[in-house]
Amino acid sequence: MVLMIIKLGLNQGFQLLVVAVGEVLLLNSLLSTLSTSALFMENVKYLPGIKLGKNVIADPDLDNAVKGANMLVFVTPHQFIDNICKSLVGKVRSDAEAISLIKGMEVKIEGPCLISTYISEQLGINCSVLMGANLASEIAEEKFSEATVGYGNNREIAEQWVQLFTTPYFMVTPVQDVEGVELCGTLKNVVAIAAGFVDGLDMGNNTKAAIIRFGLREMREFCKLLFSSVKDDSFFESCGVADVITTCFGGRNRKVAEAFAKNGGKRSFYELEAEMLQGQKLQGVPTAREVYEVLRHRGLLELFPLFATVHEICSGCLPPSAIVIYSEKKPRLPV
Ligand SMILES: NC(=O)c1ccc[n+]([C@@H]2O[C@H](COP(=O)([O-])OP(=O)(O)OC[C@H]3O[C@@H](n4cnc5c(N)ncnc54)[C@H](O)[C@@H]3O)[C@@H](O)[C@H]2O)c1
Ligand SMILES: O=P(O)(O)OC[C@H](O)CO
Repeated sequence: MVLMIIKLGLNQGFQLLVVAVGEVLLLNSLLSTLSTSALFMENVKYLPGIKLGKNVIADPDLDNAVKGANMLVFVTPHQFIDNICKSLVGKVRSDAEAISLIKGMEVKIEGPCLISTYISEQLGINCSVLMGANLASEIAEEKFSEATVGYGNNREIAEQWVQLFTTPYFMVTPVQDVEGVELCGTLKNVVAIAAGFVDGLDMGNNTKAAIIRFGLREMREFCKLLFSSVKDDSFFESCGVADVITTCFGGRNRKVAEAFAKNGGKRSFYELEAEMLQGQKLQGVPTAREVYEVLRHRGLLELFPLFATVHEICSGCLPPSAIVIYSEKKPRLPV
């Protein structure tokens, strides 16, 4: 999924949902994965056999897809949001509401920027977030899942998003903490990479549980470092501990990091991603680099040994086995 534009009039209900892609060059390759010949739309590449529903329309023309839309859902690997937003400037309704499902962040010279903030600033519209323990394949099979909507000041808008996304098998909870919810979704991908290293080195469940705990602790500290407003309770929502668990056991970041460690770091993430994910993108590796940049810039790398080590392993400066050695060599965060 790249970008969903939901055209929804107040009280009209869930009438028309358009899936569009962000870059002309990619249109053919991406849309070729969506079979329109079937009675209902199907993503034959990533979700074969799953009917997307009669109200899903694939539109290769992004400008046309956003025209008149009052609710915009952004779901793309965060590497591409820059170009997508730039192409949408001046084309969306000024009263449109956006929501981002994107787990990642932008790091600029002036500092880190949440994707929801970026969308909001580029397009001049409000942007909420939806994050959670949401492996796409399981949701597609209608297995029970939860998610968290992070919103700013407008509870009414949050309730609209909750209503829009909720199904009998998908339970959505609103939380007034955009930054906390979004950063949880972003940072859990770094923890997933660490969990994959542990799996690839057959270090066992206790080690993996320890890595998850260290990871959650660093997630909380990093969130509070960037935004003092982040609420502790957000870490107990689906966007927090639940997403860390699901991604450390069933996600793509874990899977590719496991292969990286099994190969002793000799095959690059880039190569493994291309081979294993069929065009899908890993968020954990770029996010680890972005987090590292933020910490380095602020002179705080020593306080975040897990995050720092993940990036140093991904970039080839340390071997995968360093994922557990780091804790003996470097000072730990306060518990
Ligand atoms: N897949 C999941 O289970 C899941 C669950 C929750 C949240 N997310 C988050 O949602 C976001 C999107 O994840 P996804 O799994 O849908 O993405 P994905 O990795 O499946 O990639 C989606 C598509 O983006 C395409 N793409 C490549 N280059 C592009 C470009 N230049 N411009 C636009 N698109 C391009 C890829 O070809 C791919 O088809 C990520 O931030 C992810 O963390 C994913
Ligand atoms: O497959 P991953 O590792 O990108 O994780 C997917 C989702 O973010 C899990 O909630």
